[in-house]
Amino acid sequence: MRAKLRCVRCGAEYDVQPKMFSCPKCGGLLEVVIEPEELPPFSEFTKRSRMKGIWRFAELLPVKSGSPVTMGEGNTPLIRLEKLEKVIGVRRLYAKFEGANPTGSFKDRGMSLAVTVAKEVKARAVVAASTGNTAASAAAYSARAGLKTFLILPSGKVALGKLAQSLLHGAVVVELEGNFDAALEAVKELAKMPEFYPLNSFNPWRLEGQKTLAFELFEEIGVPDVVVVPVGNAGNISAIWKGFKELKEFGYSEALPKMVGVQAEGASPIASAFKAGLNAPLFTDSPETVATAIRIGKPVNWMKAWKAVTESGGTFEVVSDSEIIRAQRLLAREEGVAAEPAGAASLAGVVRLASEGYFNGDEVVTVVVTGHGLKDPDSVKFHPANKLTALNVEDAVEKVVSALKVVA
Ligand SMILES: Cc1ncc(COP(=O)(O)O)c(C=O)c1O
Ligand SMILES: N[C@@H](CCOP(=O)(O)O)C(=O)O
Repeated sequence: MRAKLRCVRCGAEYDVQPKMFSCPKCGGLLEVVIEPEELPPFSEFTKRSRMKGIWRFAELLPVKSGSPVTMGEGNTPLIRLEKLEKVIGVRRLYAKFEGANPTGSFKDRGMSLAVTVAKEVKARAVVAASTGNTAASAAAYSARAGLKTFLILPSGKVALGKLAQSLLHGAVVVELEGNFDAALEAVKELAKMPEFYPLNSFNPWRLEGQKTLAFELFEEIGVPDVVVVPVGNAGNISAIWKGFKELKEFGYSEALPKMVGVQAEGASPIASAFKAGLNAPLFTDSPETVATAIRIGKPVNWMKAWKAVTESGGTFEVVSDSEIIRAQRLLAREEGVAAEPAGAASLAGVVRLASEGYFNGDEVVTVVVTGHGLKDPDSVKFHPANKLTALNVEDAVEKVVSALKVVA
């Protein structure tokens, strides 16, 4: 591995140790510092087969693996939202649709890398706490790698599709009477044991996979003015910012985007504190939101995310559950993009920021739509449904003809 580890709190640097996840000096989280030997022109990455997934950016990744655990993750569509950009009032608005990943969320980028490391360090088993998407992704990638998978989920709070994925891939699922934050505590305990390799985002190797989203944005549209990301455990926004910083550091780009993190009102320990002018989050023991994926009260990566937003000159925004549901409907019914509620929180944030006069009208904005609508079929109940029943063929024809008169 061509890399070292650096503490984001005190700056201490360490040689790579496979299971070192926090700073021995101050307990801060670690980040991977990559030290590329030779870098190709960026066009070289573009020429490589998309079936390589995140691994087509090999020189910018800290792991050199002959046999990475991959399913062609990443390379997700960047969809222009032409109707919404007019209403919102920005020059161009794009959705980076992470729902198009192999298991339907952005987690696959990170899981490809972290499971590859787990395999290389010869872990006996992998473990993750999850609100659902990390679990689904960990279950799939670990199955592919032949690793035993243990998942700790908040009981009754995981969307149906995600639970089904985890079970389908054969993971052992522990439903915990407690929230995600409690589940993560259990994972931290298990990670101290030699048998278990953790796949949550306090593991900095996972975030190295997730930074590739920045590379793909740069490849398609250059550096956007603003990148908007839903925030839960706060790893993804940190990873994407790291990706943009590396593009600049290694001479590929000159600009950096503003990073905007969006949290749901009932689970907004970082965003509420930021907006109140504090300099640390207000952790909560009882997070609540319809966007179950980001129902997190004590985001482990808060310091990395805080730095991403402040260094980039961006901001955090808080949105209500009804704003999230409205954004889910706008994406689905105006633009054809199916997002789970948390995935639509980024658009909700943009709508809210526009109403507060944040944009000058000339920006190129990208919202990261983090998870597919199929993940959370129950969320359909929040939207008016056009559902009719028919007794036979004639009745079906008549119902459709009459319905056309109503909608026309
Ligand atoms: C669909 C979805 N969106 C957003 C997030 C937030 O990502 P992060 O935890 O990296 O902040 C998560 C997980 O937390 C998620 O599953
Ligand atoms: N939304 C996440 C929460 C866990 O975050 P992680 O980045 O630490 O894995 C999930 O899908 O479980």
